[in-house]
Amino acid sequence: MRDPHPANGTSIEIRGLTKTFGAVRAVDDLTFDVAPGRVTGFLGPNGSGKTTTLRMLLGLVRPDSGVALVGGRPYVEHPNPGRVVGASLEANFHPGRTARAHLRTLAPHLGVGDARIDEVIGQVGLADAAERKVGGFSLGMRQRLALAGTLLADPGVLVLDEPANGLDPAGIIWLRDLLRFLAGQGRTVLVSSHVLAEVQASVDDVVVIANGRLVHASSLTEMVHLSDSHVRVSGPDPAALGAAAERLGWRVERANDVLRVRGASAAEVGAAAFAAGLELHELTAVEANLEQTFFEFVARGEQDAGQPGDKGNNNGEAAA
Ligand SMILES: Nc1ncnc2c1ncn2[C@@H]1O[C@H](COP(=O)(O)OP(=O)(O)OP(=O)(O)O)[C@@H](O)[C@H]1O
Repeated sequence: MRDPHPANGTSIEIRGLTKTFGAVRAVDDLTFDVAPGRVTGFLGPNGSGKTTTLRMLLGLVRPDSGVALVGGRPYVEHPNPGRVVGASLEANFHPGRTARAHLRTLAPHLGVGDARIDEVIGQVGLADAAERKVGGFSLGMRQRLALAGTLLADPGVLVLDEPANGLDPAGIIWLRDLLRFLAGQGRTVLVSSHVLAEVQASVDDVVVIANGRLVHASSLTEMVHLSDSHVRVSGPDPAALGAAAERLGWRVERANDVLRVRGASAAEVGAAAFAAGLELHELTAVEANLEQTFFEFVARGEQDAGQPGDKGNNNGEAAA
């Protein structure tokens, strides 16, 4: 059995976080939790506010309102925050330094010695490149080195900005295994990405934002469930439609006026509605496609952003 990490139980709480740059509302009343012992994917298209959120979490940008807490307090209020949270956001590499020399520049702030540096270099698969200059590193190697920096102080919380970016397929599998191992020790792992497919195999939970707003938060399993093959059906009397479908033994979920029916084909649902004398406005067979569900969440969030006073909610589907 793995030893749990001593910081086991450190969660991240984002509450009403808001940040405006001039006319751009980069982050808009954002609230979500990141649980320990799990890998959470923080997802959204380019410019949706992921980095700004993470920068506020790390005390690098001051929010206009709201709070970001790590283990119940703001990052900067921890006595040595770098030992609590390992973050890849600010990884700056001097091209003339070797990988080992880069980590040596970080070590004194974190109170770690050479043995730990060698350990993390090995852990990220850079042992053979430890004495090579970072200027000659590929993007994937830089990602590994940034990750080594986040692991140096053995923190209980990891905040990784697009860690899969630049990794080849084998690197992505390696990253998945490492993130799962770290979360399995009880650590809190938050990973941002604009490509769901890149992190899909690594994450337990998903937080999706668009235009700075939360559009969906759930376990990946729940999101997959929302993406199952089903029939989307709507009409002026959704309650009667739902009742008719349930009478036939089909599983029905209702989100406002739209029903998702599982266990029947579109033709069967249409026939049942016809037999019950119910008018239909939509009857669509939806194939399972997680990426498509992600795009739908994002598109809905971007649409909502145009409507003043209409805040995002924590479940894109419930807002359908
Ligand atoms: N310092 C800044 N000054 C002005 N605008 C900013 C600043 N930082 C971010 N923005 C704007 O805020 C919005 C959100 O940017 P942010 O970098 O947080 O998004 P992101 O989701 O991380 O994007 P990406 O996936 O491209 O990294 C964008 O419109 C961006 O141009």
